[in-house]
Amino acid sequence: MSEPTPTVAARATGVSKVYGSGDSATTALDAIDLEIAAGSLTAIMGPSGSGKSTLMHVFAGLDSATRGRVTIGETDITHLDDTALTLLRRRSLGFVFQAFNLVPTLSVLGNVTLPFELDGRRPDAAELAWIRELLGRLGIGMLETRRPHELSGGQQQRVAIARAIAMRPQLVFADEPTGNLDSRSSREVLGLLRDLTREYRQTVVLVTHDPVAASHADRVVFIADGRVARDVGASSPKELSDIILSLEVAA
Ligand SMILES: Nc1ncnc2c1ncn2[C@@H]1O[C@H](COP(=O)(O)OP(=O)(O)OP(=O)(O)O)[C@@H](O)[C@H]1O
Repeated sequence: MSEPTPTVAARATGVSKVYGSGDSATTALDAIDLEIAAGSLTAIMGPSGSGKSTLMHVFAGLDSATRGRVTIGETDITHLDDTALTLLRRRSLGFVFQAFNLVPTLSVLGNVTLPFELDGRRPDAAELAWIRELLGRLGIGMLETRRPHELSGGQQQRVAIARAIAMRPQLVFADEPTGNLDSRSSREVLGLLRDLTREYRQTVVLVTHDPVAASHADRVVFIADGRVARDVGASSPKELSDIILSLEVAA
């Protein structure tokens, strides 16, 4: 069987973001063109202040572009109003953060089904079956009734990943998801994220400073001064560190 043609999960076209105005204006993004292929794990790297968070926020509709266009799947989000953006974020995007952000009073299952609650409904039988499959796949199936404080850091981050993917969003943003984990848990969590993109054709954008984390990605996009400075395929931590060094030297 031939591979399905990759489609685009998100696209930025000529996206600029300027904070402030006049003498205090900061150009955080400068005419960025970027396509994220569906079913891929893409890492975004770059020096501090290069525009990574701004890019993620603009892609997620949390911040608006000053110029240019952003599409998520088929939807141009550039001119959506706040209500439509909130709905799009809830149904089409997932987020995983360094700090896990789990609700301490809810069980694992309660945390993972929270996106449905926020959407004003309960998961149906098929959705619950998928969630249980996902928990099993992430190796936390037997922890369903535990509270977050009864879990290790790596287990908590798996719950956060399950929650981000529970509604099968078009795109998941993971912002330094392994920042609070030891190297073994980091490796496992990143390996699982990559497996999820392969097995379920989930699209993940990983923002990270860590070349080891980024080495799990299919593609690594380097941002420097608000522009795409390099765009490479899967690479080793050493190759990625060398690129970071060369960008820092050029800066
Ligand atoms: N709300 C804001 N108001 C003004 N300037 C901002 C704002 N947010 C970000 N900036 C500026 O925009 C630029 C890009 O910032 P951004 O946070 O996107 O960088 P980053 O690559 O995510 O950095 P880090 O790796 O340190 O998190 C920086 O110069 C920053 O100072």
